[in-house]
Amino acid sequence: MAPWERSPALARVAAVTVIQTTALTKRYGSAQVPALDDLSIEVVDGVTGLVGANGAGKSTLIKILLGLLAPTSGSASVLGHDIEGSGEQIRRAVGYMPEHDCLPPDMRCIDFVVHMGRMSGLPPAPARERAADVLRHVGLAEERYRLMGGYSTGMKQRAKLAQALVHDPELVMLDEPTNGLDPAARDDMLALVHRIGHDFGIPVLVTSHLLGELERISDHVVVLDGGRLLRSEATRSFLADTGTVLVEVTGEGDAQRRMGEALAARGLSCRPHGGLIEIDPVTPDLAADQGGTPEGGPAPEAGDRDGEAAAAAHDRLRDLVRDTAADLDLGLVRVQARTGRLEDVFRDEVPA
Ligand SMILES: Nc1ncnc2c1ncn2[C@@H]1O[C@H](COP(=O)(O)OP(=O)(O)OP(=O)(O)O)[C@@H](O)[C@H]1O
Repeated sequence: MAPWERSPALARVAAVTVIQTTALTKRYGSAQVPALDDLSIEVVDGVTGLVGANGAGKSTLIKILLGLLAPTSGSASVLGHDIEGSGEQIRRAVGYMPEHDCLPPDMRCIDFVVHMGRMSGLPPAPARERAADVLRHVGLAEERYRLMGGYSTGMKQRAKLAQALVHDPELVMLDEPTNGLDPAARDDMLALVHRIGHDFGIPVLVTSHLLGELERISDHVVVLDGGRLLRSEATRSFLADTGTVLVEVTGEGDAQRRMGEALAARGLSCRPHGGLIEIDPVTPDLAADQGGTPEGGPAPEAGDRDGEAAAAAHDRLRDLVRDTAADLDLGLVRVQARTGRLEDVFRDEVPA
Protein backbone atom coordinates (compact mmCIF):
# COMPACT_ATOMS: atom_id res chain seq x y z
CA MET A 1 0.00 0.00 0.00
CA ALA A 2 1.44 3.38 -1.00
CA PRO A 3 2.01 5.68 2.00
CA TRP A 4 -0.65 8.18 0.94
CA GLU A 5 -3.26 5.42 0.85
CA ARG A 6 -2.96 5.26 4.61
CA SER A 7 -4.04 8.90 4.90
CA PRO A 8 -7.60 9.37 6.17
CA ALA A 9 -10.01 9.49 3.23
CA LEU A 10 -11.79 12.48 4.71
CA ALA A 11 -10.03 15.00 6.92
CA ARG A 12 -12.40 16.51 9.48
CA VAL A 13 -11.94 19.68 11.47
CA ALA A 14 -14.63 21.10 13.74
CA ALA A 15 -15.45 24.36 11.97
CA VAL A 16 -17.74 25.69 9.25
CA THR A 17 -17.48 23.51 6.15
CA VAL A 18 -17.26 25.52 2.92
CA ILE A 19 -16.23 22.80 0.47
CA GLN A 20 -16.76 19.07 0.60
CA THR A 21 -15.82 16.51 -2.02
CA THR A 22 -16.54 12.79 -2.00
CA ALA A 23 -14.62 10.33 -4.19
CA LEU A 24 -14.19 13.04 -6.83
CA THR A 25 -12.55 11.71 -10.00
CA LYS A 26 -11.76 13.45 -13.28
CA ARG A 27 -10.38 11.83 -16.43
CA TYR A 28 -9.77 14.09 -19.41
CA GLY A 29 -10.77 12.33 -22.65
CA SER A 30 -9.61 8.76 -22.64
CA ALA A 31 -6.66 9.46 -20.31
CA GLN A 32 -5.56 6.38 -18.37
CA VAL A 33 -4.23 8.47 -15.51
CA PRO A 34 -6.94 10.57 -13.85
CA ALA A 35 -6.27 14.24 -13.14
CA LEU A 36 -8.25 13.77 -9.88
CA ASP A 37 -8.47 10.35 -8.34
CA ASP A 38 -11.08 9.45 -5.71
CA LEU A 39 -10.55 12.72 -3.87
CA SER A 40 -12.45 13.23 -0.61
CA ILE A 41 -11.68 16.42 1.29
CA GLU A 42 -13.37 18.89 3.58
CA VAL A 43 -12.37 22.56 3.52
CA VAL A 44 -13.38 24.76 6.43
CA ASP A 45 -13.31 28.54 6.96
CA GLY A 46 -9.99 30.37 7.35
CA VAL A 47 -7.20 30.07 4.79
CA THR A 48 -6.70 26.66 3.23
CA GLY A 49 -3.65 26.01 1.10
CA LEU A 50 -4.07 23.55 -1.75
CA VAL A 51 -0.57 22.45 -2.63
CA GLY A 52 0.94 20.06 -5.11
CA ALA A 53 3.43 19.94 -7.94
CA ASN A 54 2.51 21.08 -11.46
CA GLY A 55 -0.11 18.68 -12.81
CA ALA A 56 -1.24 17.52 -9.35
CA GLY A 57 -4.84 18.44 -10.16
CA LYS A 58 -5.28 21.77 -8.34
CA SER A 59 -6.77 23.75 -11.23
CA THR A 60 -8.94 20.80 -12.23
CA LEU A 61 -10.38 20.66 -8.71
CA ILE A 62 -11.13 24.41 -8.68
CA LYS A 63 -12.82 24.28 -12.09
CA ILE A 64 -15.00 21.36 -10.97
CA LEU A 65 -15.91 23.17 -7.75
CA LEU A 66 -16.97 26.23 -9.78
CA GLY A 67 -19.12 24.09 -12.06
CA LEU A 68 -16.93 24.97 -15.06
CA LEU A 69 -15.96 21.33 -15.59
CA ALA A 70 -17.97 18.17 -14.91
CA PRO A 71 -16.35 15.41 -12.83
CA THR A 72 -16.15 11.91 -14.27
CA SER A 73 -17.54 10.55 -11.01
CA GLY A 74 -17.96 11.51 -7.38
CA SER A 75 -19.73 14.50 -5.86
CA ALA A 76 -18.95 17.85 -4.25
CA SER A 77 -20.65 20.78 -2.61
CA VAL A 78 -19.56 24.42 -2.26
CA LEU A 79 -21.17 26.62 0.43
CA GLY A 80 -23.83 23.95 0.76
CA HIS A 81 -24.68 23.91 -2.99
CA ASP A 82 -24.26 20.66 -4.89
CA ILE A 83 -21.95 21.30 -7.86
CA GLU A 84 -24.35 19.38 -10.06
CA GLY A 85 -26.89 21.88 -11.29
CA SER A 86 -25.82 24.78 -9.02
CA GLY A 87 -22.84 26.08 -10.97
CA GLU A 88 -24.34 29.51 -11.50
CA GLN A 89 -25.30 29.94 -7.84
CA ILE A 90 -21.81 28.84 -6.79
CA ARG A 91 -20.06 31.22 -9.21
CA ARG A 92 -22.19 34.11 -7.94
CA ALA A 93 -21.19 33.38 -4.33
CA VAL A 94 -17.52 32.62 -4.97
CA GLY A 95 -14.71 34.94 -6.03
CA TYR A 96 -12.33 33.20 -8.45
CA MET A 97 -8.85 34.31 -9.40
CA PRO A 98 -7.71 32.18 -12.36
CA GLU A 99 -4.12 31.09 -12.78
CA HIS A 100 -3.55 32.48 -16.25
CA ASP A 101 -3.60 36.06 -17.47
CA CYS A 102 -7.18 36.84 -18.48
CA LEU A 103 -7.06 40.64 -18.42
CA PRO A 104 -8.02 42.60 -21.54
CA PRO A 105 -4.88 44.67 -22.25
CA ASP A 106 -6.74 47.64 -23.77
CA MET A 107 -9.05 48.15 -20.80
CA ARG A 108 -8.54 50.39 -17.77
CA CYS A 109 -8.38 48.37 -14.57
CA ILE A 110 -11.19 50.30 -12.90
CA ASP A 111 -13.52 49.68 -15.86
CA PHE A 112 -12.69 45.98 -15.87
CA VAL A 113 -13.34 45.53 -12.14
CA VAL A 114 -16.60 47.52 -12.36
CA HIS A 115 -17.61 45.31 -15.31
CA MET A 116 -16.89 42.14 -13.33
CA GLY A 117 -18.96 43.52 -10.44
CA ARG A 118 -21.84 44.19 -12.84
CA MET A 119 -21.50 40.65 -14.26
CA SER A 120 -21.90 39.33 -10.72
CA GLY A 121 -25.17 41.19 -10.32
CA LEU A 122 -24.15 44.49 -8.67
CA PRO A 123 -26.09 47.63 -9.79
CA PRO A 124 -23.93 50.34 -11.47
CA ALA A 125 -23.32 52.66 -8.49
CA PRO A 126 -22.46 49.93 -5.94
CA ALA A 127 -20.25 48.24 -8.58
CA ARG A 128 -18.23 51.47 -8.99
CA GLU A 129 -18.01 51.98 -5.23
CA ARG A 130 -16.94 48.39 -4.54
CA ALA A 131 -14.41 48.45 -7.42
CA ALA A 132 -12.73 51.56 -5.99
CA ASP A 133 -12.69 49.94 -2.52
CA VAL A 134 -11.17 46.63 -3.58
CA LEU A 135 -8.59 48.31 -5.81
CA ARG A 136 -7.50 50.35 -2.80
CA HIS A 137 -7.32 47.17 -0.66
CA VAL A 138 -5.11 45.39 -3.19
CA GLY A 139 -2.85 48.44 -3.59
CA LEU A 140 -3.92 49.60 -7.06
CA ALA A 141 -5.62 52.87 -6.10
CA GLU A 142 -3.05 55.02 -7.93
CA GLU A 143 -2.86 52.90 -11.08
CA ARG A 144 -6.55 52.12 -11.48
CA TYR A 145 -7.05 54.41 -14.50
CA ARG A 146 -4.16 52.90 -16.48
CA LEU A 147 -4.62 50.35 -19.30
CA MET A 148 -3.86 46.87 -17.97
CA GLY A 149 -1.70 46.02 -21.00
CA GLY A 150 1.02 48.18 -19.41
CA TYR A 151 0.79 46.54 -15.99
CA SER A 152 3.64 44.56 -14.41
CA THR A 153 2.99 40.92 -13.45
CA GLY A 154 2.49 41.97 -9.82
CA MET A 155 -0.10 44.59 -10.82
CA LYS A 156 -1.89 42.07 -13.05
CA GLN A 157 -2.10 39.59 -10.19
CA ARG A 158 -3.57 42.33 -7.98
CA ALA A 159 -6.11 43.27 -10.64
CA LYS A 160 -7.15 39.59 -10.90
CA LEU A 161 -7.50 39.48 -7.12
CA ALA A 162 -9.59 42.68 -7.11
CA GLN A 163 -12.08 41.27 -9.65
CA ALA A 164 -12.42 38.15 -7.46
CA LEU A 165 -13.37 40.31 -4.46
CA VAL A 166 -15.55 42.99 -6.07
CA HIS A 167 -18.92 41.32 -5.47
CA ASP A 168 -18.23 40.64 -1.77
CA PRO A 169 -17.98 36.85 -2.16
CA GLU A 170 -18.68 34.30 0.58
CA LEU A 171 -15.61 32.28 -0.43
CA VAL A 172 -12.61 32.97 -2.66
CA MET A 173 -10.59 30.52 -4.73
CA LEU A 174 -7.18 31.82 -5.75
CA ASP A 175 -5.27 29.76 -8.31
CA GLU A 176 -1.52 30.34 -7.97
CA PRO A 177 -1.76 34.04 -7.00
CA THR A 178 2.02 34.32 -6.52
CA ASN A 179 2.89 32.97 -9.98
CA GLY A 180 5.58 35.00 -11.70
CA LEU A 181 6.10 37.41 -8.78
CA ASP A 182 9.48 38.46 -7.42
CA PRO A 183 10.13 37.79 -3.71
CA ALA A 184 8.91 41.22 -2.50
CA ALA A 185 5.72 41.11 -4.60
CA ARG A 186 5.18 37.51 -3.48
CA ASP A 187 5.35 38.56 0.18
CA ASP A 188 2.86 41.38 -0.47
CA MET A 189 0.45 39.01 -2.23
CA LEU A 190 0.70 36.44 0.58
CA ALA A 191 0.00 39.18 3.13
CA LEU A 192 -3.07 40.20 1.13
CA VAL A 193 -4.34 36.62 1.01
CA HIS A 194 -3.85 36.32 4.75
CA ARG A 195 -5.82 39.56 5.27
CA ILE A 196 -8.70 38.31 3.15
CA GLY A 197 -9.00 35.17 5.26
CA HIS A 198 -8.44 36.76 8.65
CA ASP A 199 -9.25 40.50 8.62
CA PHE A 200 -12.09 40.31 6.10
CA GLY A 201 -13.22 36.89 7.37
CA ILE A 202 -13.73 35.45 3.87
CA PRO A 203 -12.80 31.75 3.63
CA VAL A 204 -9.96 31.27 1.13
CA LEU A 205 -8.83 28.29 -0.91
CA VAL A 206 -5.42 29.21 -2.34
CA THR A 207 -3.25 27.01 -4.54
CA SER A 208 0.48 26.95 -4.96
CA HIS A 209 3.15 24.53 -6.09
CA LEU A 210 5.53 26.26 -3.65
CA LEU A 211 4.93 24.47 -0.40
CA GLY A 212 7.01 26.76 1.78
CA GLU A 213 4.98 29.89 1.05
CA LEU A 214 1.62 28.39 2.04
CA GLU A 215 2.81 27.28 5.46
CA ARG A 216 3.19 30.98 6.32
CA ILE A 217 -0.40 32.00 5.64
CA SER A 218 -2.62 28.89 5.75
CA ASP A 219 -4.59 27.56 8.69
CA HIS A 220 -5.04 24.24 6.91
CA VAL A 221 -3.20 22.53 4.13
CA VAL A 222 -4.46 19.99 1.59
CA VAL A 223 -1.64 18.29 -0.28
CA LEU A 224 -2.36 16.65 -3.65
CA ASP A 225 -0.06 14.30 -5.49
CA GLY A 226 -1.03 12.95 -8.92
CA GLY A 227 -4.69 13.84 -8.28
CA ARG A 228 -4.79 11.96 -4.98
CA LEU A 229 -4.98 13.24 -1.42
CA LEU A 230 -1.62 13.02 0.28
CA ARG A 231 -2.35 14.95 3.49
CA SER A 232 -5.07 17.21 4.83
CA GLU A 233 -4.59 18.81 8.22
CA ALA A 234 -3.96 21.93 10.27
CA THR A 235 -0.77 23.73 9.20
CA ARG A 236 0.52 23.82 12.75
CA SER A 237 0.69 20.03 12.86
CA PHE A 238 3.05 20.16 9.86
CA LEU A 239 5.20 22.66 11.67
CA ALA A 240 5.28 20.95 15.06
CA ASP A 241 8.60 20.50 16.80
CA THR A 242 9.93 17.16 15.59
CA GLY A 243 11.92 16.65 18.81
CA THR A 244 15.11 16.24 16.80
CA VAL A 245 18.04 18.63 16.79
CA LEU A 246 20.17 19.87 13.89
CA VAL A 247 23.87 20.46 14.42
CA GLU A 248 26.46 22.11 12.20
CA VAL A 249 30.17 21.81 12.89
CA THR A 250 33.28 23.19 11.26
CA GLY A 251 36.87 21.96 11.38
CA GLU A 252 39.67 19.98 9.78
CA GLY A 253 38.96 17.15 7.32
CA ASP A 254 35.53 15.59 7.12
CA ALA A 255 34.21 17.35 10.24
CA GLN A 256 30.60 16.29 9.77
CA ARG A 257 31.43 12.59 9.44
CA ARG A 258 33.83 12.63 12.43
CA MET A 259 31.23 14.40 14.55
CA GLY A 260 28.51 11.96 13.50
CA GLU A 261 30.66 8.94 14.36
CA ALA A 262 31.61 10.39 17.74
CA LEU A 263 27.98 11.18 18.62
CA ALA A 264 26.96 7.63 17.66
CA ALA A 265 29.77 6.27 19.86
CA ARG A 266 28.20 8.19 22.77
CA GLY A 267 24.92 6.38 22.21
CA LEU A 268 23.09 9.01 20.16
CA SER A 269 21.03 8.16 17.08
CA CYS A 270 21.97 10.56 14.27
CA ARG A 271 22.24 10.91 10.51
CA PRO A 272 23.40 13.44 7.88
CA HIS A 273 20.78 16.04 6.92
CA GLY A 274 22.07 18.15 4.04
CA GLY A 275 25.25 19.73 5.39
CA LEU A 276 24.03 19.22 8.97
CA ILE A 277 23.66 16.34 11.41
CA GLU A 278 20.19 15.45 12.64
CA ILE A 279 20.09 13.91 16.11
CA ASP A 280 17.12 12.08 17.64
CA PRO A 281 16.01 12.93 21.20
CA VAL A 282 18.19 11.32 23.88
CA THR A 283 17.00 8.03 25.37
CA PRO A 284 15.74 8.04 29.02
CA ASP A 285 19.02 6.32 30.10
CA LEU A 286 21.18 9.07 28.67
CA ALA A 287 18.90 11.81 30.01
CA ALA A 288 18.89 10.28 33.52
CA ASP A 289 22.70 10.72 33.70
CA GLN A 290 21.98 14.43 34.08
CA GLY A 291 20.59 14.04 37.62
CA GLY A 292 17.26 14.66 39.40
CA THR A 293 15.56 17.49 41.26
CA PRO A 294 17.83 20.40 42.27
CA GLU A 295 18.80 20.23 45.93
CA GLY A 296 16.42 22.06 48.25
CA GLY A 297 13.93 22.62 45.43
CA PRO A 298 10.28 21.61 45.85
CA ALA A 299 9.21 18.25 44.40
CA PRO A 300 7.61 18.95 41.01
CA GLU A 301 3.89 18.50 40.43
CA ALA A 302 3.01 15.47 38.31
CA GLY A 303 1.97 17.73 35.41
CA ASP A 304 5.30 19.58 35.46
CA ARG A 305 7.38 16.42 35.51
CA ASP A 306 6.97 15.65 31.79
CA GLY A 307 8.00 19.17 30.84
CA GLU A 308 10.99 19.07 33.21
CA ALA A 309 12.05 15.66 31.90
CA ALA A 310 11.87 16.95 28.32
CA ALA A 311 13.89 20.06 29.23
CA ALA A 312 16.49 17.92 31.04
CA ALA A 313 16.73 15.59 28.04
CA HIS A 314 17.20 18.58 25.73
CA ASP A 315 19.92 20.05 27.98
CA ARG A 316 21.64 16.67 28.15
CA LEU A 317 21.64 16.45 24.35
CA ARG A 318 23.13 19.93 23.99
CA ASP A 319 25.83 19.09 26.60
CA LEU A 320 26.73 15.89 24.75
CA VAL A 321 26.97 17.79 21.44
CA ARG A 322 29.12 20.54 22.98
CA ASP A 323 31.47 18.04 24.72
CA THR A 324 31.80 15.89 21.61
CA ALA A 325 32.69 18.88 19.43
CA ALA A 326 35.23 20.07 22.04
CA ASP A 327 36.86 16.59 22.25
CA LEU A 328 37.29 16.55 18.46
CA ASP A 329 38.48 20.16 18.41
CA LEU A 330 35.61 21.11 16.09
CA GLY A 331 33.79 24.44 16.03
CA LEU A 332 30.08 24.31 16.81
CA VAL A 333 28.32 26.56 14.30
CA ARG A 334 24.76 25.85 15.43
CA VAL A 335 22.54 23.55 17.48
CA GLN A 336 18.85 24.05 16.80
CA ALA A 337 15.54 22.27 17.29
CA ARG A 338 14.19 20.99 13.99
CA THR A 339 10.58 21.70 13.10
CA GLY A 340 8.67 19.86 10.40
CA ARG A 341 8.03 21.69 7.14
CA LEU A 342 5.63 21.11 4.32
CA GLU A 343 8.53 20.11 2.08
CA ASP A 344 9.08 17.13 4.36
CA VAL A 345 5.63 15.81 3.47
CA PHE A 346 6.85 15.14 -0.04
CA ARG A 347 10.31 13.96 0.97
CA ASP A 348 8.93 11.55 3.56
CA GLU A 349 5.81 10.28 1.84
CA VAL A 350 6.29 10.29 -1.92
CA PRO A 351 8.37 7.35 -3.05
CA ALA A 352 11.26 8.28 -5.38
N1 LIG B 1 -8.05 20.22 -20.71
C1 LIG B 1 -7.25 19.20 -20.42
N2 LIG B 1 -7.17 18.13 -21.26
C2 LIG B 1 -6.37 17.08 -20.98
N3 LIG B 1 -5.62 16.98 -19.86
C3 LIG B 1 -5.65 18.02 -19.00
C4 LIG B 1 -6.47 19.18 -19.22
N4 LIG B 1 -6.31 20.03 -18.19
C5 LIG B 1 -5.44 19.44 -17.36
N5 LIG B 1 -5.04 18.25 -17.82
C6 LIG B 1 -4.12 17.30 -17.17
O1 LIG B 1 -4.64 17.00 -15.89
C7 LIG B 1 -3.61 16.92 -14.92
C8 LIG B 1 -3.89 17.92 -13.80
O2 LIG B 1 -3.77 19.24 -14.33
P1 LIG B 1 -4.10 20.54 -13.48
O3 LIG B 1 -3.93 21.73 -14.39
O4 LIG B 1 -5.39 20.36 -12.81
O5 LIG B 1 -2.94 20.50 -12.40
P2 LIG B 1 -2.37 21.67 -11.50
O6 LIG B 1 -2.03 21.04 -10.20
O7 LIG B 1 -3.29 22.83 -11.49
O8 LIG B 1 -1.02 22.04 -12.26
P3 LIG B 1 -0.53 23.49 -12.80
O9 LIG B 1 -0.14 24.27 -11.62
O10 LIG B 1 0.62 23.11 -13.69
O11 LIG B 1 -1.70 24.07 -13.57
C9 LIG B 1 -2.30 17.17 -15.66
O12 LIG B 1 -1.74 15.94 -15.99
C10 LIG B 1 -2.76 17.92 -16.90
O13 LIG B 1 -1.88 17.67 -17.96
